[in-house]
Amino acid sequence: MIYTVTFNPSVDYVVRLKEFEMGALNRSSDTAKYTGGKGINVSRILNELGVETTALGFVGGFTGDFIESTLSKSGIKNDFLRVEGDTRINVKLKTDEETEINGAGPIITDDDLAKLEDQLKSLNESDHVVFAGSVPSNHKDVYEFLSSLLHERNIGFSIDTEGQKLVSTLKYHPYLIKPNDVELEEIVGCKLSTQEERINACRELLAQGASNVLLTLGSGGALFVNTDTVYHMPSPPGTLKNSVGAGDSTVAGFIGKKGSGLEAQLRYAVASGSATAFNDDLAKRADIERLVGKIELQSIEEVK
Ligand SMILES: Nc1ncnc2c1ncn2[C@@H]1O[C@H](COP(=O)(O)OP(=O)(O)OP(=O)(O)O)[C@@H](O)[C@H]1O
Ligand SMILES: O=P(O)(O)OC[C@@]1(O)O[C@H](CO)[C@@H](O)[C@@H]1O
Repeated sequence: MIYTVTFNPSVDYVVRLKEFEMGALNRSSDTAKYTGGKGINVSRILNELGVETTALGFVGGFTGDFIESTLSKSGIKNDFLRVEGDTRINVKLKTDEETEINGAGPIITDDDLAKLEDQLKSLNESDHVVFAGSVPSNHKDVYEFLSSLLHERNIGFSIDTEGQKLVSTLKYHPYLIKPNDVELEEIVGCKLSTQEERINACRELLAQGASNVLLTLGSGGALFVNTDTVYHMPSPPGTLKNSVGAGDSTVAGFIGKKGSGLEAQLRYAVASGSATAFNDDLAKRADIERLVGKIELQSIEEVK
């Protein structure tokens, strides 16, 4: 079973406006509410791909009720822990560009965290855990702690987060990490302007313990680096509608096809990410399958 852990889920409130004026009353006739949060998005795409998944994490209030009921209606198993306070609402403003306003989310107490630890301790070596998204300000080091707990029990995990929260888990050998270009530049502390620089930066993370690095590049597709090989996958043709969740979809496509061979994993990763970008919400299975055959794998000569 693939478990996703979302410390900070969200109700994503998508507002589409032709024009937006700060300081004025702007009316929108095109709004939508979706369950959100990086781990939850991974579970949603895994479910689309027919891969067994359970969403874990913390929810609270009426917004938490919305998330639990919506996922359950979609047939997505979830076992969230209830916390004080409301799950946050994240605003996704779509004008001629995409602007996001993400809330902080409710506090996770030590007792809340202990309950999640107990859930993870009940897993076994056949399970895989995906950590994804932001964590509460009072638990900045929680990913390092939980990945050590899984490592001690020989339970595989993958992680999609940023900065030191990601770097601190590398010594426990995450199966997959998926930074985007901005996140990778933040980690290595410099601008990455060429493909060689990006590949060498990914190799720094492999050297610190990551097993596979998938660097996503928005409309530029993705770069895959591990100790055996380097591939670039351009994104397939299509019209951008909503890139929110595209990275999470990429993670789901790669992990969901674990065991089907690296090429299938990479095709489904990029097809899932782009299919989501071409969709108002997360991609449906048919959208993904339509793109899989269009994903080109460009093997990059060994970078000296
Ligand atoms: N404009 C686009 N056109 C085509 N494909 C896209 C576009 N934006 C994203 N994608 C696809 O989605 C994948 C992930 O996108 P991106 O690099 O934006 O991840 P991300 O920043 O982690 O996304 P998010 O955090 O919003 O989920 C890309 O590798 C690509 O396959
Ligand atoms: O605040 P975080 O946890 O970093 O990101 C949360 C979020 O922006 O990520 C998802 C898209 O990846 C959205 O569903 C959600 O609103």
